[in-house]
Amino acid sequence: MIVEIQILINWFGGSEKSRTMAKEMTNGDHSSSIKPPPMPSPLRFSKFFQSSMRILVTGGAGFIGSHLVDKLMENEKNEPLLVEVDQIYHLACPASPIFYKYNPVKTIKTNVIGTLNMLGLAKRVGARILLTSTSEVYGDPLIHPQTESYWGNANPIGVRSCYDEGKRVAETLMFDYHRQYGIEIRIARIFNTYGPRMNIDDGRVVSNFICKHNEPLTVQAPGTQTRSFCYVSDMVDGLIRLMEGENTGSINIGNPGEFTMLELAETVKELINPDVEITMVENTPDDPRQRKPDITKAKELLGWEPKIKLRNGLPLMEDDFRLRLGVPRRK
Ligand SMILES: NC(=O)c1ccc[n+]([C@@H]2O[C@H](COP(=O)([O-])OP(=O)(O)OC[C@H]3O[C@@H](n4cnc5c(N)ncnc54)[C@H](O)[C@@H]3O)[C@@H](O)[C@H]2O)c1
Ligand SMILES: O=C(O)[C@H]1O[C@H](OP(=O)(O)OP(=O)(O)OC[C@H]2O[C@@H](n3ccc(=O)[nH]c3=O)[C@H](O)[C@@H]2O)[C@H](O)[C@@H](O)[C@@H]1O
Repeated sequence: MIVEIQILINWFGGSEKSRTMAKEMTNGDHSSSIKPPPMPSPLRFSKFFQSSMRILVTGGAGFIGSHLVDKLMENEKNEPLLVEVDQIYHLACPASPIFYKYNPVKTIKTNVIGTLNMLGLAKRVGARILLTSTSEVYGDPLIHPQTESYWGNANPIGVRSCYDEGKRVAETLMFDYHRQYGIEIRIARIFNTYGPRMNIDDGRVVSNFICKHNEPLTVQAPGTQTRSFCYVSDMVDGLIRLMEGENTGSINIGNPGEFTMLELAETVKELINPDVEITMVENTPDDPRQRKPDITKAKELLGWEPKIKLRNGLPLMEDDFRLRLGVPRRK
């Protein structure tokens, strides 16, 4: 939408040529102001564009616009979004457990249909595509730390399945398109990542603990379950190395520093608010009991390892949350 609006603004707000034209028209000199139509982009003459029309509809998600788009799309076999790209980072997916469980059908549709759509696009334009998969493909893992060769222990019919099985299918689709059509794929298995710009109400554990300045930190029972937290700049570095490198993955990208949720709460208390209470609350079904990436492959194949320790990353996230919540740092 934003792109569409900007195109419209440029269209009317104007190039030098359109300003000249507008000036000529206000002078009333209509006959001399008629110019030949502008040359279309050279892409217009490519084989692909000759067989399909590019149409911009603003307000296409609205009432009349949506019907208009349906009609215009009736005879189209291509993706509704015609983009020409060389690389696709496919991140779109509800990621926080409270949100992905809230609308599980949407979550699995996003993982399956969304990934198919992006693979279709990659196939049409010959782009390389990177999927952000997850450590949740290992389910409640029975080996520790998790290596990429481990096939996992996921419940196929549980409340988390829309996400973990969804990502497993997304990985399958990636490899099938790779084998069948030669699409260049990259798959990152991301482990718990935190940092500035997480939604304040995201619901995942680190943001929950940091945003609760005066309320107790709610550790879900038993509190001995573990996670390994990766700072976002390390994660982004790993994703770009994977995209630019020669290995398809699937590959673990995460920080092997492992903490129980009680240890995380104690660390947040120590670094952010020594007066805060820690309380134990009920957990949700199928919560993985342990999680720690083996990153041998990432080190060897990508030359990557995380740099930022949890104790150094938490204050950076705290700064961002304080700014957004308008809560000053404690004296
Ligand atoms: N942050 C982590 O710890 C973590 C760990 C493992 C995997 N991942 C994966 O990384 C990706 C990004 O995670 P994040 O933490 O930035 O999550 P996020 O929730 O902050 O961002 C997800 C984005 O996807 C968009 N989205 C969701 N469904 C969509 C749909 N159907 N169509 C278009 N867009 C849609 C959302 O609007 C949002 O902008 C996700 O694929 C997630 O599964 C994240
Ligand atoms: O890294 C991953 O692969 C996955 O991690 C997360 O899954 P999860 O680790 O369960 O995320 P959280 O909701 O942050 O929970 C982590 C742990 O903290 C606990 N928790 C959560 C929230 C809270 O307020 N208190 C609390 O103790 C949970 O019980 C759980 O054991 C998300 O599902 C995904 O973003 C991601 O794919």
